[in-house]
Amino acid sequence: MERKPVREAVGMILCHDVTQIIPGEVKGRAFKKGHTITQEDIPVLLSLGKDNIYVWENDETMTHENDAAEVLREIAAGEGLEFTEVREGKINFIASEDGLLKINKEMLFKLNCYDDIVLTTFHNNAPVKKGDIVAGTRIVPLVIKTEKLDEVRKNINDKIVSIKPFNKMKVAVVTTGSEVFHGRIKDAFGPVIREKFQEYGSEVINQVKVPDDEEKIVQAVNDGLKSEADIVVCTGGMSVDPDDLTPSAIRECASEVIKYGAPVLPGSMLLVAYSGKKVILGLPGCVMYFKRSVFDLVLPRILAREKIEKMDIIKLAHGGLCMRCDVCVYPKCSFGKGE
Ligand SMILES: Nc1nc2c(c(=O)[nH]1)N[C@H]1C(S)=C(S)[C@@H](COP(=O)(O)OP(=O)(O)OC[C@H]3O[C@@H](n4cnc5c(N)ncnc54)[C@H](O)[C@@H]3O)O[C@H]1N2
Ligand code: MOO
Repeated sequence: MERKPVREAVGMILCHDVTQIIPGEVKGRAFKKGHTITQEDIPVLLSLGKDNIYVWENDETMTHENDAAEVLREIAAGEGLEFTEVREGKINFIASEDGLLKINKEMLFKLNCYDDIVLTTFHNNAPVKKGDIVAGTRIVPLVIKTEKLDEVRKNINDKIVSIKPFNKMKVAVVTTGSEVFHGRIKDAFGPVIREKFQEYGSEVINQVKVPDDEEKIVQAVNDGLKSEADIVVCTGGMSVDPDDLTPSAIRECASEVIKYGAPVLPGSMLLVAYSGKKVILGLPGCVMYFKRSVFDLVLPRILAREKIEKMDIIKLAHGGLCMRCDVCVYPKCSFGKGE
């Protein structure tokens, strides 16, 4: 910071607000901290009684907060984003499409290790909608050493924030349960699944009902796998009753069972498996009953074509407890965000 005669300050950056007071009429900010002084500003500043001001010299060695924010945007922003105009040194990252938010946490923390630099984000793996704010970046002081920004550019060599778009997938549903098959009760699970997939632009193309008979469940799952469906979803019979045959039927059809059981409530009896690239899900009854459950945590990742691994499910343990809020605002809450 340097004290300068106003007449010599063109092109330099004001380090403090300049207040204008006209008694009985105006009291307000005439110039804002961070403003780059122009030729036209000189008479105005002089009329406000400012013969000298504190400035940063706008030279190559220092970068102004607005320019620094642009540099940080370039360093951190990957696919699927648009940006607000830089304002008061800050840029917000906005989702340019519906998709899965990906945050490279290692790089995020590395970037924030630099004093004076801030990049803050919404959670990794959150489903986001076009137009959502997903991150914000700025430097803390008004200016930063240019060589520091150059060093950041060199050391942060992976994008930090990006969005993977949701794919439109086709879904086959296998509804198990003799009570539903024989019409003793009306199917309430199918409509819930239909709606959840619709929320992400995917579509249930087929639903079959089968009784609690393992061979029939296996047949129905295999039919689903042979169809054009990308995902086969099984409901009913996921827990421990003698009639709960769905997990063993899925095992028989799958080339790989990722995990049966998830550290999430509601949703602990989830099963995730694959047959080649096709996904097989066994959904516990709570998915039908509760507004949000483990299904809402794995579905966005599946629709973004991420392969779910065992550790992905295990990591849900931290933050996998739904707080059953009076008004559900998922995904803008802690559920599934602890990883
Ligand atoms: N001893 C244990 N019991 C239970 C456990 C456990 O760990 N140990 N887990 C509980 C949890 S958590 C859940 S969730 C449920 C899982 O239940 P299932 O997925 O096996 O569901 P069902 O037993 O087949 O059905 C439960 C209930 O829902 C009705 N249902 C099922 N499908 C439909 C449908 N398509 N439409 C309408 N209603 C349906 C069914 O008739 C039952 O009333 O297990 C706990 N138990
Ligand atoms: O799968 Mo139950 O899954 O936690 O209510």
